Amino acid sequence: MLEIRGLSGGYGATQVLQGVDFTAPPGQITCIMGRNGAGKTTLCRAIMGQIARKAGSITLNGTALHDLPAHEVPRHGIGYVPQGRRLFGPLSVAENLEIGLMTRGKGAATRDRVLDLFPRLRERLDQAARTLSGGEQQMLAVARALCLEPAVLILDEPTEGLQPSMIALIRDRIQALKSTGVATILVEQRVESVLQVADSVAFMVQGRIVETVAAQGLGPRAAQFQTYVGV
Ligand SMILES: Nc1ncnc2c1ncn2[C@@H]1O[C@H](COP(=O)(O)OP(=O)(O)OP(=O)(O)O)[C@@H](O)[C@H]1O
Repeated sequence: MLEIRGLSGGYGATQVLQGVDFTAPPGQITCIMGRNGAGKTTLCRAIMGQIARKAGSITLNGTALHDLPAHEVPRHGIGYVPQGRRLFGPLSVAENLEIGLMTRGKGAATRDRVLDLFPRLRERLDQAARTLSGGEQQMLAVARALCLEPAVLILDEPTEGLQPSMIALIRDRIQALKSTGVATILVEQRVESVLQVADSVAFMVQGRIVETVAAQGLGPRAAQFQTYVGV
């Protein structure tokens, strides 16, 4: 279980996170929704040790992550797919996956399991990442994170800018991962996607999680969407 308690921090003098309380249970998809600028990406980056922390704690199964240097966080099994699919463009698909595998000392068995989820990548192992289509690049970004065999997988708007069939595919794969016990944190703005995959939704307003709702309690016309997301 990933647990965040009273987390505050930001960029220099700009305090973005204002006492965030948040949990991501294993085997569940926890969506984070909120208006532009609410602090969703900052929260993801804070988990990854990339944001100056003023107060609060981040723990994974009781182990403190909040004092780790950023490069150590993935080694503790936290996979992160940031917005904008940052890959090593000149490197091949295989080399990008290798970077994920090496981070936690994983090998061929892990790589095979990941490629089974994304057969399209198996056909393109020698291709430079930057020459993949947008959807394929996103598959690679997710696949690389999965090469860590993560306990927690953080996906920041993974289907942004993709065509509907690719959105459906990525969504399907995210759902398939639940059975592996991974705790997925999904920043997602599309209500339709959230209603399809979420186990719970945490709504963020001005640097705080103001309400967390189990998915069964949400419908397309849920008041929270209008109030907190403006859709
Ligand atoms: N590197 C940075 N330096 C200073 N301020 C930043 C930086 N990155 C983000 N911010 C500010 O932090 C606030 C929260 O930004 P963040 O990207 O976390 O919001 P968000 O909820 O993910 O928004 P969006 O839905 O638009 O992606 C914004 O006011 C933003 O301007």
